[in-house]
Amino acid sequence: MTKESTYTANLPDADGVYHYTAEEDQIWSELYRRQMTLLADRACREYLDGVKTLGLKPDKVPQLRDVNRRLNETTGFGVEGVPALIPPSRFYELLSQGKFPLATFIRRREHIDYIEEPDIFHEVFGHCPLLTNQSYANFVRRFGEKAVSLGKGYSWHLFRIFWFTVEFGLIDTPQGRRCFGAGIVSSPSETGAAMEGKECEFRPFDLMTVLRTPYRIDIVQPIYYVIKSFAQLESIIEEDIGARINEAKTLGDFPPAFEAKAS
Ligand SMILES: C[C@H](O)[C@H](O)[C@H]1CNc2nc(N)[nH]c(=O)c2N1
Ligand SMILES: N[C@@H](Cc1ccccc1)C(=O)O
Ligand SMILES: [Fe+2]
Repeated sequence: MTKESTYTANLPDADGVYHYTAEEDQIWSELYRRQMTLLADRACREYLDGVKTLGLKPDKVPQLRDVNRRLNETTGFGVEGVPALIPPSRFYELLSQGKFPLATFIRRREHIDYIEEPDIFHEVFGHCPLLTNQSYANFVRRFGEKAVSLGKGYSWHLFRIFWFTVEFGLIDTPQGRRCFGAGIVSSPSETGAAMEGKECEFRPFDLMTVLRTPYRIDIVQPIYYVIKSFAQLESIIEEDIGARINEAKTLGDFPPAFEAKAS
């Protein structure tokens, strides 16, 4: 959890079962129903197909082992329970092993529309449906491998690629612009903001532009990047990312599109 976080880790019992209260199941259920309605014509087809493939249910917070089994059966991906945000090196190591880190606590009602750190609704409802898609799963794993091989000095720039695609990406489809980023689909506020597009900017995905764009994790995004296809996502990995990051460092960051965080 972040320094200011008011959440505590939810650890499994001796049998590997995670426990949630009735109020916590209720939070899951309300969010699940609301988002499925909102996303029906706003999320991309691959995401919506993934919800079905995963077999997510509205009634209660899913168990990590069930999610793990379904992912294993479809793309061979797995999930690993973590308390909250983890160090970048561990995060990338897990991805490179084809394991997606899942924070296992769930948000309280006061944060139902938007929470400043990943909780299990974000992790499972946001990320896991697309991890049943082979090309997306390949991208995530190969991104992890790339990050592990490049090492620490590249970590923050690398995460910008992840941030503006896996977390907050949009995609142009024949039916119009749809969202696929986990941070958009897991937050009712962010879905509204990104799909209405009133106080934000949309830019076509361009690797160098993305590498030079600072972001904040704790606000509704002022800038979203739009990809043309999941094939474009996979093609990023073919580039010499280390060299492109060096170039981005030389060119420097764009001025932030947000106020600096008060400290
Ligand atoms: C830059 C860094 O890799 C990034 O912020 C990581 C850090 N740790 C994380 N830990 C979890 N659980 N989830 C995340 O998305 C991240 N993001
Ligand atoms: N804001 C997201 C959670 C999130 C936090 C930080 C990074 C990414 C996602 C939500 O409300 O669902
Ligand atoms: Fe995430």
